[in-house]
Amino acid sequence: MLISFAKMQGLGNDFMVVDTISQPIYFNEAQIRRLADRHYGIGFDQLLLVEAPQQPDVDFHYRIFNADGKEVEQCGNGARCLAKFVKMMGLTWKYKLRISTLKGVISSRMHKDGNVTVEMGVPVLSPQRIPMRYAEQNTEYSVETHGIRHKVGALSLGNPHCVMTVEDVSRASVDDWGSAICQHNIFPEQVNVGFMQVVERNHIKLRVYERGVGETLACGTGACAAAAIGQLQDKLDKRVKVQLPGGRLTIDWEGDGQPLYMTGPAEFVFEGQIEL
Ligand SMILES: N[C@@H](CCC[C@H](N)C(=O)O)C(=O)O
Repeated sequence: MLISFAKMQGLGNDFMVVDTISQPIYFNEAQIRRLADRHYGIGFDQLLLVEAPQQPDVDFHYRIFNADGKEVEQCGNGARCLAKFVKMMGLTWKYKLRISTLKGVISSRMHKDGNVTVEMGVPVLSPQRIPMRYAEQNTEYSVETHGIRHKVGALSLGNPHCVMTVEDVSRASVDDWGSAICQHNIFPEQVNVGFMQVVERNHIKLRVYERGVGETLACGTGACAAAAIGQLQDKLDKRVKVQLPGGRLTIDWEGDGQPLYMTGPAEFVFEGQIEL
């Protein structure tokens, strides 16, 4: 069976995007892993499926699968690409959208310069709901790997994140520490691991080891998590420029109980058809 797709990217975090409204398709884990392969497939960090709305007040439902084939709850860079995809493919004429995912509803607004702002929801700080095996909520937790005690902040944006502050992000052991912390039994559903260097109170550098993928060029929910955790730890201001290996995002957060806003680019790369 031949399926049509678009390849898109947000700061180098890349996606296969499929309109499953006009082509109702089911992908199993093995098929997703093969399509995600950068030698034998299309190559992507996440597969995004656009579906018809499942409730009255939303425009689209969207599903997210990591390159390892597992379905996940949220994807920030993917949300910006999805907003551009549905407009480009003529599925909507709207500049403002409400989009449901596995964990809640987010909303997007497309700007004249092509950038997209996404309201990513209110971060969840309670360890039980991240989920993380810690009894008490705190701004810092201790996680041990490689005989080292790491101090991390943690929260959920629908998907779980932890963030550690490092002196020089270019020298951080993102693969080693990232994979060990990602699979640490303190995080029962694994976790995305951010390495944050604070440059100034309104500027950080960030690298993210993503659950189900490995290090990516950018992670939108990871950028939101770092900005919020940095603010909770009194290291950052309310508006933060986040420099990722693939480019820059702006994150705005008014503080605990408020939604996070992420602004950045979303680009179409090519479209094609592939045999499933
Ligand atoms: N790249 C994404 C996050 C994708 C999901 C993540 N790997 C997870 O497993 O939760 C982003 O831009 O937010």
